[in-house]
Amino acid sequence: MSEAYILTLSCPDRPGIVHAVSGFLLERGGNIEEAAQYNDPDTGLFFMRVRFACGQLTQDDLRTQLQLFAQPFEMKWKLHALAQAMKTVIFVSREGHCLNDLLFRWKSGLLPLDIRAIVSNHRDFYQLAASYNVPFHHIPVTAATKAQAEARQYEVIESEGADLVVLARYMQILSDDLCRKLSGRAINIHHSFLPSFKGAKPYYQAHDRGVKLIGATAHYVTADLDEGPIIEQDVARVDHSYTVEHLTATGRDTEAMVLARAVKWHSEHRVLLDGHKTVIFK
Ligand SMILES: Nc1nc2c(c(=O)[nH]1)N[C@@H](CN(C=O)c1ccc(C(=O)N[C@@H](CCC(=O)O)C(=O)O)cc1)CN2
Repeated sequence: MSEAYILTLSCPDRPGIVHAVSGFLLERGGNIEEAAQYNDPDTGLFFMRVRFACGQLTQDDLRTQLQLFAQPFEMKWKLHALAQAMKTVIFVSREGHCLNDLLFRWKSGLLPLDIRAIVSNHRDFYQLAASYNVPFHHIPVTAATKAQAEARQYEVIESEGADLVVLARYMQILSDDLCRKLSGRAINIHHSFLPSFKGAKPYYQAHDRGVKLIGATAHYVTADLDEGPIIEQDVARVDHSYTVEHLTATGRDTEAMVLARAVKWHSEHRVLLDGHKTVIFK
């Protein structure tokens, strides 16, 4: 019985990589169904994403043989079984539009996620969680209790075996330690078109600046606030008559749309890290 896989890799560019990868898969009865590659001229790195079916080898045997194959190319690679939905924990504070949108898309079968829990420093959305039969963990956070709170948060993430953490308008800054633990697997939605208006209250900053476009940015979470690799962005047109409240209301749809796209692409293993940037095979 064939199993479908996604293989992603990056390595120093050289001629023959695509040939070598397709040959490796062919020799093991692999049938390539989708392939994309990119060569970054700035970093000299080559990126590839291959979807293939294979029935001759178990996933463990594939991994063992990939390990040997990848070494001479200095490849960083990942192999994912397509059937495996991505175990996810969502963090939220008091703005629930992105959480609500992700839950509905998930329940509608539009996101290949397995949402295991919702974590919040407020109680606002425990009923929303219950309506989707998702466990809700209220973990208050104060400056004095941040370390203990993060320990509880990480316990939830680990006990659920989460591969992805989504900060769906979660308004607490994660510690450097937690950022390290979640490196490359925590996505935040920032409610501005980064790098403009980093930090708290970006719509106040935008209103004060008199912008004609507002935006939203989904990015990986790093210790440097709102500086993580950008995954997706979008904008909405506004004008001089917009109050901060009007900017905020207009921005909600853009934030939800941008986050959903980023989460979908990440959960389909389409996003590869290229230093402080991303390569996305849509
Ligand atoms: N380590 C990181 N943590 C978080 C990031 C990040 O990129 N790296 N993104 C933020 C979300 N965010 C904007 O999108 C944001 C949230 C909160 C604040 C902030 O300053 N909040 C409080 C301070 C809270 C605290 O000290 O924990 C404040 O208003 O003073 C700024 C930006 C999520 N976390």
